Amino acid sequence: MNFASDNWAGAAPSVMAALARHSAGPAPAYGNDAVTQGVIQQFRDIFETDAAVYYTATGTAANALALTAYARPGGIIFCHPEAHIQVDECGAAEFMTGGSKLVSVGGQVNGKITADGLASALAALPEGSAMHGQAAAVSITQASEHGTVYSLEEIRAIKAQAESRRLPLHMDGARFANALVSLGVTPAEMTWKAGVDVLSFGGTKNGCWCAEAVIFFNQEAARSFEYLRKRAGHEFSKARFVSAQLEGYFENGNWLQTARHANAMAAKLSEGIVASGGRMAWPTEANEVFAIIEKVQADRLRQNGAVFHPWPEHAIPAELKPSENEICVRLVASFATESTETERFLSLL
Ligand SMILES: Cc1ncc(COP(=O)(O)O)c(C=O)c1O
Ligand SMILES: C[C@@H](O)[C@H](N)C(=O)O
Repeated sequence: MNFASDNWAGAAPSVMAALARHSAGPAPAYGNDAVTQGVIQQFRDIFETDAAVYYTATGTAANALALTAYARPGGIIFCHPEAHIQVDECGAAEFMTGGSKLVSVGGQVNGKITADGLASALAALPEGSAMHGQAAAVSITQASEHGTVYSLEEIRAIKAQAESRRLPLHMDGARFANALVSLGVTPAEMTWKAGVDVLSFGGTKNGCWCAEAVIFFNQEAARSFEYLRKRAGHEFSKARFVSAQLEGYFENGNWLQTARHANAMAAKLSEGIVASGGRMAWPTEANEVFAIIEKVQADRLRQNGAVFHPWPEHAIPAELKPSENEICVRLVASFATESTETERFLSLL
């Protein structure tokens, strides 16, 4: 019963088979191999546009480098107060952009920023004032850090506010596939057709061993990216092995099946917890469950081998705060989560 994080999951069989398939013999380095050329074209087919695609080793690097491509002196990046780039990346975006400031947008709803909240944050920043810095980008996370998913309308409304200050919209897609299958839309509809300018595409948490990419939907913005990525040490000499993973990931729609399975396991957990008297801190819309249960239940689960983490109190809005005998726990399902694990977890509540 391991629900610590999808970062704990292994690699999907299709990914490992593809790695084995491409492991022998020489191949041109630094992305000039046939497998990489094929996968880059697959990305363009999947996103229905001539996107610029660049691998990075981690999601943190993808986020920080994507935002660096749009960096401005005194730049300000607007994001959710609990955004991964704000809370969990050790200042990577601030560092890589050369000192941009991450400003949290208020007025969150269901763990997501809103267009109105962004409008207020933008209105609070005078234009043309060197003293106050200048707006540089807006970043949203899809699926969000709270297991919720931005609708296409919400993305479009946020982009419209960003557009009012001529800002690019970055999407942290560490769990992109989970959000995609949750909405039942196409990759193009959930990104550039809704106004997203640059995407951190995550494959690692959904069955790849280590496969992340920055995808620009505007080639002009990608003009210097290969230099930024090289300088940051994120150009793989053996890119064919990142590509092999992604070939296996995309093959026969594997990536969508693994995401659907993870989401289904999370939904099963969420429904079972509510049926047993628990409640959700945020709606379960992807593969993460944020449940408020009794502390004695959490203790019993851990004593029986369940692995999961509490969600920090400071990250829980006042109206959702657990009572003194309750705890908010984060349960993350992955492609590898067995249905029997969820059934055992629920039986111990
Ligand atoms: C929402 C989100 N974005 C980005 C990342 C960063 O990924 P990495 O840990 O590979 O740097 C994570 C990590 O799990 C994440 O949960
Ligand atoms: C830091 C922690 O949130 C990690 N990104 C995870 O999702 O497990």
